[in-house]
Amino acid sequence: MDVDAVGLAESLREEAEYANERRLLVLAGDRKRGYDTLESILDTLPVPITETTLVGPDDRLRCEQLPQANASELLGTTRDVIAVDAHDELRPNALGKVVGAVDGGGLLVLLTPPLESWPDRHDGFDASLAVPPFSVDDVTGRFKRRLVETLRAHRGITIVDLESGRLDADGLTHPAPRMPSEPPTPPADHRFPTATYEACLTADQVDAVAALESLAEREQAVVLEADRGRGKSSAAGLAAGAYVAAGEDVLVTAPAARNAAELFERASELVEALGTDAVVEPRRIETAAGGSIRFREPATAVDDLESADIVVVDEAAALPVATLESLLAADRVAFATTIHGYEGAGRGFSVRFRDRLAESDHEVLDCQLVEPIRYAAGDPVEVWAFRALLLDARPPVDSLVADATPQTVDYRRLEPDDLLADERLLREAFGLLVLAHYRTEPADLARLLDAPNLEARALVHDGHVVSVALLAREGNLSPETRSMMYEGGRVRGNMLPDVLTSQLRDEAAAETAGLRVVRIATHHAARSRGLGSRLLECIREEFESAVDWLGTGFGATPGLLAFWRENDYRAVHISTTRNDASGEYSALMLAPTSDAGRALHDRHADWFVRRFAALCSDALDDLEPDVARAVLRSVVDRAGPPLALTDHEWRVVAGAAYGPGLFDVDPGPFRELVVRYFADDPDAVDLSDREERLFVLRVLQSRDWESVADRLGYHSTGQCMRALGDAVCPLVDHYGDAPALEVRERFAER
Ligand SMILES: CC(=O)SCCNC(=O)CCNC(=O)[C@H](O)C(C)(C)COP(=O)(O)OP(=O)(O)OC[C@H]1O[C@@H](n2cnc3c(N)ncnc32)[C@H](O)[C@@H]1OP(=O)(O)O
Ligand SMILES: Nc1ncnc2c1ncn2[C@@H]1O[C@H](COP(=O)(O)OP(=O)(O)OP(=O)(O)O)[C@@H](O)[C@H]1O
Repeated sequence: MDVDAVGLAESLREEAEYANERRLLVLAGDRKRGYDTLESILDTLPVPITETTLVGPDDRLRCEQLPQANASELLGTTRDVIAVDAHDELRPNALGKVVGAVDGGGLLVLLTPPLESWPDRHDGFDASLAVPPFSVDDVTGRFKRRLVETLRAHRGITIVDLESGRLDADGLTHPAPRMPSEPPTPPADHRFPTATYEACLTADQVDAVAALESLAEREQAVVLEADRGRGKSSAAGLAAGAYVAAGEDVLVTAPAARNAAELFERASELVEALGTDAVVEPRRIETAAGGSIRFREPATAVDDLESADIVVVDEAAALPVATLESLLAADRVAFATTIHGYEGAGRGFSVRFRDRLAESDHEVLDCQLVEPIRYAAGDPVEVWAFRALLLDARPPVDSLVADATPQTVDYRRLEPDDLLADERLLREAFGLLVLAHYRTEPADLARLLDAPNLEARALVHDGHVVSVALLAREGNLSPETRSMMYEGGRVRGNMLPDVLTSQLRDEAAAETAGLRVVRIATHHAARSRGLGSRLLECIREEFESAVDWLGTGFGATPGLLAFWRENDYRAVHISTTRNDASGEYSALMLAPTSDAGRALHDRHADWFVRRFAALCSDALDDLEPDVARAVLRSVVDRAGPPLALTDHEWRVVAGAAYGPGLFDVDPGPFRELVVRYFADDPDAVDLSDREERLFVLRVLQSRDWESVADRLGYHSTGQCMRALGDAVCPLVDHYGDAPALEVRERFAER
């Protein structure tokens, strides 16, 4: 080989150290050659093997090894060298997670096939994009082509072509010397010992530590937000160290113990600097003053909150929203989280959890850390990663779309080739999806560009994206695939047909062809003007003759259910478990566009109405009453056949409403009546929100009188019981048949 890859890696490393930046080395070509070269490099570089990680399928080097699927383990950690073996596959999410973990002065190494042919090779990740009825041959290579172009175009990236022995780019940037920065100064007044602040590396970190002082008060939540490597975990660690030295008990949680490693390191350094008498272990610190810092996995931490004075949640973006909510039971709690979270850590925190935090009893103190610590500002590898994975994609600035209305916008197909050719369009569309959706991740960029089953559509105002939707073709599956699903087999994509077939036991469901709206978002500066509805209308016009139904599935909230209902989508199912990332139950909705689609919708709507009450007293017994009301309201027009209450059941119901009867003796007929009320024309009977919530909590979810009375603000269980009877009266008036009305008359005469 002509090029001296080892010498080059040494120069890269030297330059990286000098500038406190990272460098990226691409070893392109035969896999074995790539590993041989990498091994020689690692043998030569003055980097301890303990600080190196190989992210790839096989344990081929002496260092730590992780498969790409487990790349999350590196979130929040710091490594000198990370090598990613991309020969079998490249998962964009894994790349997003590992880039931020490489230390200033460190190297990211990519082992790839020859760059010229890489985009045309189908790898393991591409196979995951081959959603039936499509095959892997239908998957294109645009994401990798774009990735290769960015590798070639960006500074700080060396590309060695192992086949030709050629150096495609040397990656050296010859940085000018930087002025050493002044150490930050402690705030004028502070509660923590001065050493806590002396250990800080930036002014932002000082501010973050100062913010954490407020946890000495009651009912306080502090949120530290930053991009990767800005020192938020370390700030939390320094504060934890100060608290433990003062004898407080600090409970630390994170997705895994390793994610909290930096936190413990800073805490133990501070405990030592303060000369505190303490026992220090990797996941536990105990001081003679009676303080402790303990790590607990999130599931255990939730049960252990009572025993702690202060709770610190590290890498909060990577935790399910439901877990974050449970952690709010702690009075004094700090969350350290990434701003975008989109690099694969998840956006549940910012898109969903923020609202819950604001509604909680905690006073919330926010603190952002901007200045990088792990590596210098302007680090070329961060710049590259942001661009290659669109980590910093943003929707257009507000002023560009502020005047958009359904009349000013054009409907536009976002063809993958157009998106590749127009970086601004791509950034705007993708930025809108990232900002609005907690689930959008780097893999979605690859899906958008390469997946054969996906389409994107937008409304543009003056050429700027103001509303965007990601659509997936579903159904139209072969009899073999359908029976495989019916018998419990897994199928990729096809979310709606899959649930309708495998869970709801409808073998014919996947025969019809549909289009699922996977995500939809309107620019925040232009919401509630009918743009989202206009986009759905355009999509319907474009696709209605080609499919049997349009559909959607999303974390159910009353507002979103109203949005879809207004656009003629009808609920047919609600998931029986909460979504990990959003903490919500998912609603599935259909808008039929053909007779076959209508038949599919109608039978599922009828089944849904029939099973809803039983679900509510079982898997959905904790469904928020307002979501339950909105879901049933979204079934619309599927009230089903006439109510089948027996004469005696009518007497029981009317007796409880108008006479001395009791709901408790026979809740069944009340349930049927209440479900009918919700699923029927909303103008038929007029009840208050509180009465409807009472129906959900007591009649459908079978909560006991005491807790219902308490939750809905009734003075006593007696008052709550009378309120239920009163609420049932108009239902008896509207739906009751002769025996019910007889009961009513009899008591009315008294
Ligand atoms: C499959 C999925 O993608 S579901 C997730 C939908 N997307 C999101 O949640 C991302 C953030 N939200 C958004 O981008 C927008 O609010 C959208 C896409 C939901 C709606 O787009 P808009 O352009 O505002 O829609 P449009 O103006 O046609 O309809 C708005 C109506 O929908 C309802 N609505 C939509 N979202 C909400 C909400 N979060 N809370 C209350 N009502 C809501 C309301 O009835 C609202 O009317 P109002 O403002 O007069 O009360
Ligand atoms: N005060 C400090 N003293 C010593 N090292 C620090 C300090 N603050 C940060 N660092 C170092 O900088 C790097 C990034 O810090 P830290 O892990 O706290 O940042 P982060 O914002 O939590 O990063 P991530 O998003 O990757 O979790 C780590 O290597 C850490 O050791």
